Amino acid sequence: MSRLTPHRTGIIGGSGLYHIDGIEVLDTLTIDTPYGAPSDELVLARIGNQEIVFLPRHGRNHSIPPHKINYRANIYAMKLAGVNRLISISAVGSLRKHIHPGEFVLVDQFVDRTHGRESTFFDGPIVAHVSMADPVCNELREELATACRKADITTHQGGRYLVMQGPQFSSRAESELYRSWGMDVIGMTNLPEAKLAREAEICYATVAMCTDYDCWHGQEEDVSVQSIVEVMQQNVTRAKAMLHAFFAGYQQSTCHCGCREALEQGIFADLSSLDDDAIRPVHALVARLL
Ligand SMILES: CSC[C@H]1O[C@H](OP(=O)(O)O)[C@H](O)[C@@H]1O
Ligand SMILES: Nc1ncnc2[nH]cnc12
Repeated sequence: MSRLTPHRTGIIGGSGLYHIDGIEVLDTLTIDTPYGAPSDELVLARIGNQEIVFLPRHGRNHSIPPHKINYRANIYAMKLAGVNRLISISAVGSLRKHIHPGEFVLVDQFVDRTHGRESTFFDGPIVAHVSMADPVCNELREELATACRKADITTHQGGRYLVMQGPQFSSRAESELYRSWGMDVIGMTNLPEAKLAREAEICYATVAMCTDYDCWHGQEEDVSVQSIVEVMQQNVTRAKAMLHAFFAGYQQSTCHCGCREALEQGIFADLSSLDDDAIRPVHALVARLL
């Protein structure tokens, strides 16, 4: 594998998406990172004429809960595998009547209600403060919107994703509170993932697949794993069709979004004054700035 050839699209599969059918597997990559091991082997594969890197975020047997995922290792491994765009596929609950189970939301904002998760690569002595004003890459999101249209999936453009800690679902009071905050969907995984992708200068966009109405609705069943699984199977079939549509006729991305230069305005250190020990844990992220 040619590592650090930054042109690949990464796909992080969420609940229900542990492999993608109809792809040509080229290699499986066991990657170690300064942050430990990612959730599973990375699968290097070809879809159409594009190389992709796939990783199931909870592991292929769904054995890692959201609060135990090593998000830093996952994103760093993607960086080492030459990924410069990352598609996150995620199951979410709907906090809005008009977002029905079975529909997709191309979210554009997140609110973080997680705690105790390692959420930065820059733990010192290299300090960085990257912008998260627009956490999702708009260009990637628009391309995903086109793919959803081609795959004939009912999709909402834009939406606010509340990232809760889990693994328990919300109380009714929390669910109502998040609705009063203007949030549209709820899940447990996309932060710190999106923050780390930004620090790694990887374009990031989420395809949120709605499975349930959480517990605020009144007329609809409260969320449970059983109710999620029923809808999730169909959502995953749609997601696979969307991914194939995305890569059919894919042009190499020349994103002008700014995601890939995020550190230029974010690093609060003179890299030339730092020694190898300081650089080592973030070497793959800052190499282009040295
Ligand atoms: C198994 S349902 C709850 C679980 O599903 C979502 O995960 P992902 O974003 O990886 O699809 C949600 O965030 C919870 O982790
Ligand atoms: N209601 C919900 N809350 C949190 N994560 C979810 N994933 C799918 N549905 C969810």
